[in-house]
Amino acid sequence: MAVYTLIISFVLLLPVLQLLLKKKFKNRRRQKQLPPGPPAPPIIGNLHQIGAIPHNSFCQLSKKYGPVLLLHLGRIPVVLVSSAEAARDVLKVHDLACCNRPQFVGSRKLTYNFQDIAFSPYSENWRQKRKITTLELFSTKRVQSFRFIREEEVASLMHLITQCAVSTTAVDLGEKIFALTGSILFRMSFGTSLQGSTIDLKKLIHGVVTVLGGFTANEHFPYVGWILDPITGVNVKVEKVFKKLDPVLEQVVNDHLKPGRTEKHQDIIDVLLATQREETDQDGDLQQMKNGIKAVLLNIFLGGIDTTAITVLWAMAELVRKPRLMRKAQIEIRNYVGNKGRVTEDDLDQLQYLKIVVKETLRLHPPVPLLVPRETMSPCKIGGYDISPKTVIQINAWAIARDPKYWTNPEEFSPERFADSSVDFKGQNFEFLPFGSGRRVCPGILLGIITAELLLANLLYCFDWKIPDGMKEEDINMEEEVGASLTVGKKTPLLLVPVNYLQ
Ligand code: HEM
Repeated sequence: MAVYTLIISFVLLLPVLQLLLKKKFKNRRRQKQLPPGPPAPPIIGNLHQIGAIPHNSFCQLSKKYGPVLLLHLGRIPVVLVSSAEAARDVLKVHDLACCNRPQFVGSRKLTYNFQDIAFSPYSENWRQKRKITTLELFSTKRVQSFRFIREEEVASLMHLITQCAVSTTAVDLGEKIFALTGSILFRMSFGTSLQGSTIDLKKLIHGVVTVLGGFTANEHFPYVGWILDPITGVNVKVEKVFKKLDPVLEQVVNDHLKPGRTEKHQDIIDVLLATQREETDQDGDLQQMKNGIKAVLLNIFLGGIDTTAITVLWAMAELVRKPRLMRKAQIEIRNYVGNKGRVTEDDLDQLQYLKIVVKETLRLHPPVPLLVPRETMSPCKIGGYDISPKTVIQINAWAIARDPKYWTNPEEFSPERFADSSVDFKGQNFEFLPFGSGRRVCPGILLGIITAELLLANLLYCFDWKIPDGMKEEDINMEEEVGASLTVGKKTPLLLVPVNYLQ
């Protein structure tokens, strides 16, 4: 009898229990505080709100909806972060939870199934490669070991520009600078210069960055290429680039594996082979090891060539527009270097004004204005809002570096703002993030900065620079253009006439 009473009471109470549970879950859902954002129509979401310069469109949206806002790009939820405080939440407080990368369409093949660093999800592969990169590839000692390559390549560019100065010919500075950063990284990687080679590796790499950066769908909506590409046939493009590039890289790696190779100086492939060789004994593993090396090489070209070149190009454009600042930088360099004929890396530590010129350039023109996107692996709170796993996080470093909340006269190029400031680009100051921060911070900071400083110092030491006849300083076009990869550079070429300073 007692059992029956129990069953009947349970049956009668069931709807009440159900109601209570439902209410509890509803409350919990309501308690979840999602970031605000513009309404997102079905299918396209907020795609139509992204213009040709995405960091600019995102900046406008954040002015309207706040520094943490939720967008839907297609069906992908993307949280846009545009304040130093919220960036700190992502990159420091919840660095681990936000350490994944979204897997771009097309990147699987060109990263040899995510055997790389930059596009690899947070995994054992990434941790192992990242360790090698930090301790071996871009350690202070290794970067210094490639010093002769940087100095030789910069010297040969100065020689070339000297000839233009003799014939008073205008130089397309961008073209020269990009060729130089490319040559430095190819020589560091392969051990040999590519001059005279029949392979147009630069063109091939350009093909890769176009696909990897994801800007393949529509040149007017570059940022969304990686979402629309399944429709527009990214796989065909990937196959095409891969078929051309893979045999070239395979050949270079195989050459490094040939017995009897006597390397006078260890290049990047030698270092990668040395660190991975011990773990590899069978043929299958050997191919996997080679694929891993090819994937890292592609990251190095993708991450290092454009970024460094863009920095030097913007610095020159800003200085030419402000002759007083250019003069100040030149006087510092020329006074210190004297008649030596070239600035060497030993001199750089003493050139304090040059250093803050580079810093200010990275503030006003960060080459990667929207940091490489991250993806959450677990729930976390950003700026007080609840963020679910598998949400893409996009930090607008450009908007933060121009926010009057952190910077006085933010639109003005003024290196002096860094003169008595401890703010640095190493990832501790979240209002200034040209290299990102946290576990995924750029591993190439030292190399990028030394190369940029050395090149800029020599351009300023060896030459005075004139704008072509008929132009005024204010005529120099400072518009931005989204590049082939995740970078943003100068839209129009910078043509300047060099005048030899040294006879
Ligand atoms: C001025 C020069 C450079 C700038 C402004 C720059 C900027 C950046 C930024 C913003 C990131 C994303 C960081 C994040 O997610 O928090 C990054 C990542 C990366 N950079 Fe750089 N970079 C530069 C030079 C270089 C160089 C010279 C190399 C190598 C040769 C390089 C290799 C990489 C790699 C491999 C990653 C991916 C790291 C990872 O996902 O773990 N970068 N860089």
